[in-house]
Amino acid sequence: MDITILKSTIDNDQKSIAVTGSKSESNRLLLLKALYPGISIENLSNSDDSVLMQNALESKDEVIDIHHAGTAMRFLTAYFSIQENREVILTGSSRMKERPIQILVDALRQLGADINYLDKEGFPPLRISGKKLTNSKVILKANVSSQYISALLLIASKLDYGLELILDGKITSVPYIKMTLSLLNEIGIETEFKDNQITVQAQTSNLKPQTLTVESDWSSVSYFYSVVALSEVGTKLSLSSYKKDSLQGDSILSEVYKTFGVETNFEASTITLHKSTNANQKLSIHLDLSNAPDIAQTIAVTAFGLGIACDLTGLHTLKIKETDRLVALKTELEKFGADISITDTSLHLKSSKVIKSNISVATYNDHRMAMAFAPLALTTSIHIQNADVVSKSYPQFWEDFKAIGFNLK
Ligand SMILES: O=C(O)C1=C[C@@H](OP(=O)(O)O)[C@@H](O)[C@H](O)C1
Ligand SMILES: C=C(OP(=O)(O)O)C(=O)O
Repeated sequence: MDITILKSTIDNDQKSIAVTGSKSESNRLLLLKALYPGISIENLSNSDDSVLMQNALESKDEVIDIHHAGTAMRFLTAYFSIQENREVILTGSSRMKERPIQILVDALRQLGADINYLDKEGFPPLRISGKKLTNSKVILKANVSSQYISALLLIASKLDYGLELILDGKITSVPYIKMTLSLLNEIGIETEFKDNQITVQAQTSNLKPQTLTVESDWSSVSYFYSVVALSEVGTKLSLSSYKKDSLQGDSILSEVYKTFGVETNFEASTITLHKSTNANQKLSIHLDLSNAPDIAQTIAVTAFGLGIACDLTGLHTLKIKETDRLVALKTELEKFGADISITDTSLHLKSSKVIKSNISVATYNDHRMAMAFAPLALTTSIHIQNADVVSKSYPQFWEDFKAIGFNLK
């Protein structure tokens, strides 16, 4: 399904959007619930990735296909490694077969896991023969993806002696690791994270029955920050359900978007985004996004839409996500007339006044490409190819987008 968004302005009467639960928190809690059935989850994400995660955990099949869901691939590799007497083939989309997993597989093998590559060494699909893992100490590279670390932490309390992780190199996407540890603590598992070492205590008894409520997804809200930033001064949008004290690293949006003239007001569980001032086009933005890689596309497009120069660094994980997001951003922004250059770890956008019209944006099976470019319809009509990719994280995105006043065809 392709979508054309006619040049739009968003309604003046303040709209409210209820975003569903964070897919990152949901996928962690789903795994923990499979290990500790006393857990109940509220405000679970309705994203494809969380539905795939839930189905995979409930499936009795031998072959499990998790499509494009990176966290599900990594977390389930760890999960099935400790399912004794069960053999599973874990596979995914053709892109998933290009997303590296060797660091995690090697770490699990250090613990004693039996995992084999069925195709290319270092990449899915995997044959996992579940067994009791007897070791408790692992050293792994920490600068490629935090998902490998979270995967190990999520199963750690089920190991006889718990887990001691030594993280080698600069740790990337740190808030996601802290999110995993916070959720473990919340359900009653003891952990410690000091310097480059993480320990998780074994949990020998059952945990008490408990209900955890997932905060709504901050990465999803980034597209609305962009909408407000590209709108007239005075524009307001309300979104729920959010916390000031979030586990999600992408909550730095409330700080980052101040530079684009957007203020965030927290009241109970609702945030209201308010375009309070016009961003100064002479401004240039410099951000290290190694702790919040998923909002890089949104920020680059907002800066382009406002004609603001932008240097984004810490983007070393972007090349191995749903697509090579650095190349995808450069290719698509150039169609609009952007002057942009990239390296393997950074993006540099020059300030420009011109935004070309009637561009067709390719989305490369990447939900965030579709959603990050959509707000540009505040400046010109645009066409989004394969717009249904949004369902990976935000199935009702286009309905919500229409509800705030965008004119979709
Ligand atoms: O643990 C998680 O839930 C995630 C970690 C991040 O991945 P990397 O650690 O690979 O950057 C992030 O990009 C992804 O969308 C979700
Ligand atoms: C990178 C992402 O997801 P994953 O790695 O879980 O596929 C994302 O949602 O932006």
